[in-house]
Amino acid sequence: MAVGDSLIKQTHSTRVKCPAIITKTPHPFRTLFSFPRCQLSTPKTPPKMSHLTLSLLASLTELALYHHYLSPLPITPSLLQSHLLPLFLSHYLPLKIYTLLLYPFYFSPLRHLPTPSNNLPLLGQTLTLLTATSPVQTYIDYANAFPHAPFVRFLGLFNSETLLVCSPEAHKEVLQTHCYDFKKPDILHRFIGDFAGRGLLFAEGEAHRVARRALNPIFGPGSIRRMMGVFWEKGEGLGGYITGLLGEEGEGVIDVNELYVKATIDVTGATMLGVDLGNLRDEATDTDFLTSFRRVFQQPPLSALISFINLFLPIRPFLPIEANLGYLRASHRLRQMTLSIVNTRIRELSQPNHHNPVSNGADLLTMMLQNEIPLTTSNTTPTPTQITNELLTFLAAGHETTANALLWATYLLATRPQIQSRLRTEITTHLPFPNPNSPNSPNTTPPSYENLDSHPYLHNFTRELLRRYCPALMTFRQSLRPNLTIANTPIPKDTILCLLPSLASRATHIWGPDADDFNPDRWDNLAGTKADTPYAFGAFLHGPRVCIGRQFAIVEFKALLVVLVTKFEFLMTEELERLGGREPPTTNPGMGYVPAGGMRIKFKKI
Ligand code: HEM
Repeated sequence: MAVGDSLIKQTHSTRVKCPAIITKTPHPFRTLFSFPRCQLSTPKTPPKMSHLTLSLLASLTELALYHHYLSPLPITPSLLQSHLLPLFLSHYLPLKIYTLLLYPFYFSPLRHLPTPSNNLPLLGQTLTLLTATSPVQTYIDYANAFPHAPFVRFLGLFNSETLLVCSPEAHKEVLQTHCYDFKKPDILHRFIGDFAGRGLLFAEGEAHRVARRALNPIFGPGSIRRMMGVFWEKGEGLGGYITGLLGEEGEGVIDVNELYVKATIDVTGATMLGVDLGNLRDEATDTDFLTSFRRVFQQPPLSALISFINLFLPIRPFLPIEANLGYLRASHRLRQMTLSIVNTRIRELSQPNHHNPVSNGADLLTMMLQNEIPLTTSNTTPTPTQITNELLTFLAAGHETTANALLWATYLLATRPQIQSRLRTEITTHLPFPNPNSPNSPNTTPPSYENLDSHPYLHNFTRELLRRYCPALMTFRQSLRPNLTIANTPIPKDTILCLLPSLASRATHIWGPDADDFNPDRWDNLAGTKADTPYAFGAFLHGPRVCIGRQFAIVEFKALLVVLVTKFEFLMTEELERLGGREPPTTNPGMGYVPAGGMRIKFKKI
């Protein structure tokens, strides 16, 4: 069985034929991306023109008619104040009152859907969402409060309406059956589009189908098999780096947040770009990928505020202050660095006998260039800019999510010694040890792709981690069609839907009252339960837009975890002991499911 196959079977029911191979799918990112949880969708129905424009046009027309047919008006600046302003307000204010205060409560066709009631005037659920213990908790509470509802409607800033997709059936219809009846809304573009590239993640309709078909093979098992060497090498690099940090004592406390981001950026550099980024040797420079990604993913407060306002009002391009410029510079640097690597590789590949010692040619960039995959409907060879866009998405989507998964994995192992020793026993008993110099090593061949997938407890641990601590927070869709019905619910055109990969995975009516417990063994006992459906597990979502990098992420995660578990023992720090088994608080608002004050774990060399 291929790595992650059974996990993938849990997530996908369809298989799509690709030119070269058959891949498992017909696909944030850690908001994938993650997203500020105060819902920002604007109430789109009924008026299509903005209220401002509509009111201004109506006022100007009325003034012109008055001037022409009734009594000529003096065209002076004072006309603005004496006539235009009062007229404008007489149109604009009622429209606003209707949209903000009346429409969501008395006219919206969605008003009969289950809706949390503790709304604040004009803020709806914004404060509840922003003050929750984690960025996803309020949504999980909604879903648990209305266990049979396909959708829960909630009001956000300015009483904007958003539908939270809840039931497995509704997930299936939105993500699979009606996938292309939705698009990614503009706010998602404005939120991550600057640094995440305008590639596959934002392609729509036919353009998405074409790009997806072209890119599927390079994320398939064949490519990942070729990357195994890099995964193990980087795992060893991570092990060596930690050993260096622990020094002669062989034990010490490490903040794993930054550590794992460094490791996964290095893996990303090698497997996606075919370059050695050197973070695990502390050789990266100030203008590197790590610094730039940190600037856009972990924004200082003022910059985060600008990002937030930018969702409603595109102010980013016009604000000449450092908090904004720093973000723009980082986004620009990411693009320039990636584009420069693309251009260099194009030149290198035109040389006869070119050999890349970092990836041996098994990196996504080289594969895209060598296969000349057509990313657009025009069926032409992609330009360096198009390839850069795709790579930026892979880079942004690929490293934080996996780093985050490793962080929670280490936390779980430190706080659950029995799970830790069971996992270590399975790995060291059955897997050829990846380090040829290790005294524990029964042979010197690193585990293969198949080998890595043949360990049930490792596999259950991985699935349970992605279920309970899903690194991707949420994503959005906007309905494109009038008369669309999903799970027997009419969905008006332009409705904003919010999808949480962790929602179904953590619902108590699906997984039982212990849904929030971390229990890898539950995966052996799913038969006949409500969780025995692919749509009960959503870490990578589903359908034609399911995460294209899921198999890559699972293999990378497992390989790095195997190396860590075989080299180190993880122990609780006093800080974790003081929590008495309670989970550390997570950042909210934030860009992912991450502990608010970092995550310190005691490492002990084995
Ligand atoms: C544990 C790690 C990961 C998780 C939890 C995850 C989760 C997700 C989710 C939920 C989506 C759906 C977004 C949406 O439809 O709006 C998605 C899309 C995507 N992911 Fe991942 N992802 C992970 C790793 C990766 C990696 C390693 C890559 C690339 C190497 C990647 C590349 C992408 C791309 C390109 C898309 C857009 C696909 C499309 O629209 O067709 N992801 N991911």
